[in-house]
Amino acid sequence: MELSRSFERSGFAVVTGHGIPPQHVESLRSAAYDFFRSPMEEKKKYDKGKGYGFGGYNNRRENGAQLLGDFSRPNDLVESLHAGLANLRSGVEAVQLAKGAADAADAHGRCNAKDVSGCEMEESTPEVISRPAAAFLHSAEHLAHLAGRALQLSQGVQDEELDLVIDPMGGGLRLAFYPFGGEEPSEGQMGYGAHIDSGGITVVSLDPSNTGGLQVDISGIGTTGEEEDRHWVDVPFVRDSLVLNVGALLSRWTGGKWKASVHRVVAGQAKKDRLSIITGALSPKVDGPAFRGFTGLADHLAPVSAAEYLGTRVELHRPEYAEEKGLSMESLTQESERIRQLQI
Ligand SMILES: O=C(O)CCC(=O)C(=O)O
Ligand SMILES: [Fe+2]
Repeated sequence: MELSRSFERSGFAVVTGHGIPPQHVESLRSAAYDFFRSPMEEKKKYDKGKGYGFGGYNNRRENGAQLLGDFSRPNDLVESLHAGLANLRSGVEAVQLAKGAADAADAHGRCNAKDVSGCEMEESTPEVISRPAAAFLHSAEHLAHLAGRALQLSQGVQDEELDLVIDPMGGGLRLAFYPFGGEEPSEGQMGYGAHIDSGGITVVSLDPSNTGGLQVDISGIGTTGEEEDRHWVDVPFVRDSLVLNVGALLSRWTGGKWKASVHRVVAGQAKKDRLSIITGALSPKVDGPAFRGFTGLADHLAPVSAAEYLGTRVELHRPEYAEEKGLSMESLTQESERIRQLQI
């Protein structure tokens, strides 16, 4: 209930007692540091060459501010690696795969969405990451259930509705490396620009070796507010905690009861590298039906298909977005407004 109150206020919470053993987090962070500090030729082997949204490794190919309708910012100073459990469609790739690979999980008896304990990481995961990543994702299952209970108890959502649109293990894994130790940000550059996340709840483990950088807007002005009215506060570092952020689609589906958390990562505070481990809870099923929102909360809203909604929002991370969509200055202004209204 306390969790729900935080989500109603700002869409943001810091939680302990989440069930992910600290040693799983530590092992994964240490492996991830090994990966990101390996030579660029090595990392490039995991770059699929298509930019953000296709999994694998990306180097400064993200622009978080676009997720809040601001197309004027430099690319973020972040390197990222996406990976998922083998044969489970999760995270950003799920959106790309929604059309083709839906039955792969069923074909693989040891791995299914309701019990991930037998799942291994997909083959394309860097060797050094594979084992600790699988252990981390297995233990994150508990948190996914807790988040589901919080939604049910606080908002009266029924089992059937939750099962219809929410994927119990759809979060996938994203590792975000901020090379603040080796590089100065350029003018106006962020580690991750001010944004809201897109889907259900994003779960972030902050780096004990560089605890600063993540800030959340507590002004309460929401996604339609102006930058100068935001009130940014540093997210406190609590040992062994996880940071939770409600995303755009879940906020819509609760009729705005749970706010989408507006947050950013500022660059260059401490001149030390920083590494976040990110997964999800209450992720929308990308093959779910078009859905207005939970009964009694969002009856007045238009139904949205998660595949379409998240598909567009995955593309919004791409610095190439406006160009790829062929948007003129004028249509970009309209697009910004629709983004701020959570219509995209
Ligand atoms: O690195 C962090 O602390 C947060 C990153 C973030 O907001 C995101 O990846 O959506
Ligand atoms: Fe985020």
